[in-house]
Amino acid sequence: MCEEKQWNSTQLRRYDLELEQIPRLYYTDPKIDELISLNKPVVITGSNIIKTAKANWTPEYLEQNIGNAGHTVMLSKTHKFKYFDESKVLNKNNPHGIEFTPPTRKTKMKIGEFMRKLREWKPGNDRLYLQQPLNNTIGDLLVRDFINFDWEYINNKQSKHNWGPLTSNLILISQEGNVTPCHYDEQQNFFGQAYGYKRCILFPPSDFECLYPHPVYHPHDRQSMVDFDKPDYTRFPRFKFAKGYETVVEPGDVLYIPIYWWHHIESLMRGGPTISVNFWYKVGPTSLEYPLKDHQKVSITRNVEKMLLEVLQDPKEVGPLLRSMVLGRYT
Ligand SMILES: C[C@@H](CC(=O)O)C(=O)C(=O)O
Ligand SMILES: [Zn+2]
Repeated sequence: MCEEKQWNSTQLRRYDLELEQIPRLYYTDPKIDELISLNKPVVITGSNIIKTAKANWTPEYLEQNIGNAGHTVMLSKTHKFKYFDESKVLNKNNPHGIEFTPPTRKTKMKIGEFMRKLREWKPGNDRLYLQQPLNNTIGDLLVRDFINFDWEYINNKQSKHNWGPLTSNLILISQEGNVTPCHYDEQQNFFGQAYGYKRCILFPPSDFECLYPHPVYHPHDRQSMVDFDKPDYTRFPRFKFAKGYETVVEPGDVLYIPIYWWHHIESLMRGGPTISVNFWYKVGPTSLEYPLKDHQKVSITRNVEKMLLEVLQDPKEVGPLLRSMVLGRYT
């Protein structure tokens, strides 16, 4: 029986992209392990992985039970919440950082204030995105829900696929229409959707040349330089060759976002607030088998950039040196 879809395509932002569907598989399907072992995305449906979050985590419940501490809230003047690494920004404590105007502001907000600002939001106000690591500030009922996730299923996947340790779980409460622009993480990710709908667009690590990540030293390291709302095809001509995959995750779904896969995640427009909880795992022990996997090559490019910056000191010297090494010799 196919359930009535709870959203429509007018709630999705429009991009100049060709997108295939990410497979949605019932949690007992053995093809899930096949895809995870190939570092390919898959939506796991019908599981109990985050059953208690799907059952309980409404905005009202979280307002009552997430805990009374100040939670981390990002503020943005636009719908985009492009992540940046504060440790790479020039400031009095970080003379080696670079001049950078952050596109978002991080603040601490109690849940009551956050929810009030969400309810009273008007165009022109800063947009809000609560992004709080699950830690000891979280209320007892949420801890109980978290303990009652299907850890047998989760831990089985972690060990079967040789993932490293679980490093953190982030609780995400997003305003409708918010976008986390395209980026990759250096961790395996089980992305659980508890409330509302999020559209996820993913690209494989092999699309590195089409997505133009900022240089490693930049605060926007790992983030694509391409503005999906208004792509600059002069600066980023290969963006038109990016081959993306998409899905709209619904309450109870868990999307496997493989390590080094690019992902752009948006809360549907006019869909109300959304609530997600992710599971980030360090990469496990990996042997270098040839041919190397695409994500291993991305990891190598990062090490080359870091080493060259270490030696050259001045980022402006990295490009010319690489060009002199490659042009006419390796091209
Ligand atoms: C925070 C999340 C994006 C989002 O849900 O807005 C993400 O990038 C991740 O879980 O790796
Ligand atoms: Zn991410």
